[in-house]
This record gives sequence, C-alpha cells and structure tokens, in this order.
Amino acid sequence: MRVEAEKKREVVIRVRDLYKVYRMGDTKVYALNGVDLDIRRGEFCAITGPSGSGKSTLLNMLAGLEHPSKGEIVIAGKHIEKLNEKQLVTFRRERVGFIFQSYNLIATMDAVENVALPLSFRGMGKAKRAKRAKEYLKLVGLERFMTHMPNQMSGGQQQRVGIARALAVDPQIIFADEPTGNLDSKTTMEVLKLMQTIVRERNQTLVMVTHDNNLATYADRIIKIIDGKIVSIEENHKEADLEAAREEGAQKNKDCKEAAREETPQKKMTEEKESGENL
Ligand SMILES: Nc1ncnc2c1ncn2[C@@H]1O[C@H](COP(=O)(O)OP(=O)(O)OP(=O)(O)O)[C@@H](O)[C@H]1O
Repeated sequence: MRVEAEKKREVVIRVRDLYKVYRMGDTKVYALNGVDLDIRRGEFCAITGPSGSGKSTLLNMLAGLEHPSKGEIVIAGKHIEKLNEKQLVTFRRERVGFIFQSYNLIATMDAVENVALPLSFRGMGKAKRAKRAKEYLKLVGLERFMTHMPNQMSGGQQQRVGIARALAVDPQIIFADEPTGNLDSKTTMEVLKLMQTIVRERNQTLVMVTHDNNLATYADRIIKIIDGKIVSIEENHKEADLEAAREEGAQKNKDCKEAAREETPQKKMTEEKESGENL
C-alpha cells in the first residue's frame, strides 16, 4: 500500500554523495560529508541536528543558494550543481519559496505589498498582484491586516505574511530555515500547523530546518544530521493517513488553485526571457 502511494508521488529532490568543505586556514571543515537523500512531492521534511551539524548548509545547497564542493542535487530533473549564478536566480524565482527566521519583510511596505513583491519579479500586473496577495493573506488568516506595516504586526503575524509571500508564487518546493525561531511556543504551534495544512492541501514539498525536536514532529519525515552526515531518517506519520489528508486537502483546494492558475502571467520578465533557460 505504502509502496504504491510512494510510487505515485515522484521524487522532487534527489541528493547524491553531497559534500561541502570549507577551508579555514590550514584546516578543512566538512559541513556536509557525503549526504544521500530523496524527498518526494507533497512531503514535509524536517532537517534536525545539533548546532553546527550542517542543517543550514544542506538547506542552502538544496535551495541553490550555495554551490556544493562535490555531489549531485537534482530538483525536478535538473542538476542544480551544474547551474551558473544567473541560472540559479531563475531556478529560485520559478521553483522555490523561502520562509526565513527573521521574516525578511520590507519595512516600508504593507502586508499586501510585501506578498505582492515576488509576483512583480514574475512580470504580473499590479492589479493582479494585489488581488493574489490579498487571497494569500486571507489564506493565512490576515484579512484584517492587509494594510498593516511590518512594525504594526506581531512576530506571528509577520511570519504569516512571510508564509503568504513564499506561497503566493505557487512554488513547487518551500524551504524554511528555523521559521519559528523568533516566536513564542503558542504562536510557533499555530504557524507550524498552518504550514503543515497548507502544503498538504496543495501537495507541495516543504523542507524545514530546526534544531528543536518537538517542532520536527509536525513533519512527515525527520532527517537527523550530525557532523555533516545523515544519521537517521524517521517516518513520522503513516503513509495511508497522509494520503487521506492530501486527498481531502486537494479537493478543498481545487477551486482555489484553478482560480490562481487563471491568473498565471502570460509574460515573464525580460530578464528571464533573455536568460533562455528552460528549467
Ligand atoms: N562560510 C563558512 N565558512 C567556514 N565554515 C562554515 C561556513 N558556514 C558554515 N561553516 C561550518 O560548517 C558547519 C555546519 O554549519 P551550519 O551552519 O550548516 O550548521 P547548522 O546545523 O545549521 O548550525 P546552527 O543550528 O547552529 O545554525 C559548522 O561547523 C560551521 O562552522
């Protein structure tokens, strides 16, 4: 049963024999020391481990923010380790969403403008951007905070804006590095539950780094790293339960997604056209 279900969900991230070595004077730091990993569509994976174990390094490699020293990272069939800087910019813009610990909102923009910003990089018109941003702010429960500036919102509300911003571009994969690191425990639980529900409903892949084992229990799989190596991969939810949750979510989400698809911009930014990549 489980094998069948897994077959249906393709591998979206494949990592093979991945190394990242930093040179510090005469010594070498093996931040990643031979990592192999497959992550499937619709999975919520938590990467855990002690401080300095290589969690952020792995996330940064997967997100195309840093080049590996050696090894393969294949995302949706493309070898990320072979892309140049310009190609990586296109990859990040088209394929991935980021949720940061420090929210990274633009202080001079209100909630709608912050969520709409990445849509402008995709060439979406102003009115459509604002409409889409409002839909996603509603999705994260911020309908009453559309015109609030970041400093007029709590940490949890700001992180919800960050989540809406990451999701509004409809990315295949969402990367989150300690997304609740600045939140109190109640808000942390709310934000994690929200992330879990939304990615399940939309069959997206979420990869989250956390040093907190309790938070990792929200994930479907918990990948533990020590000294740059994966030491355990723990299945956290029964695959049959996950399939049921995904199907229920997919049904709920169908109308919303169809509406969003209608709004997909016809044109991409000139820069993207010029880059001529076909990720
Ligand atoms: N730019 C760099 N130059 C040299 N060493 C680095 C660099 N970035 C990371 N490292 C080293 O690589 C190792 C892994 O770091 P990484 O930030 O991935 O750990 P982490 O598990 O995310 O830690 P934390 O939970 O404290 O954020 C550490 O030993 C760190 O000191």
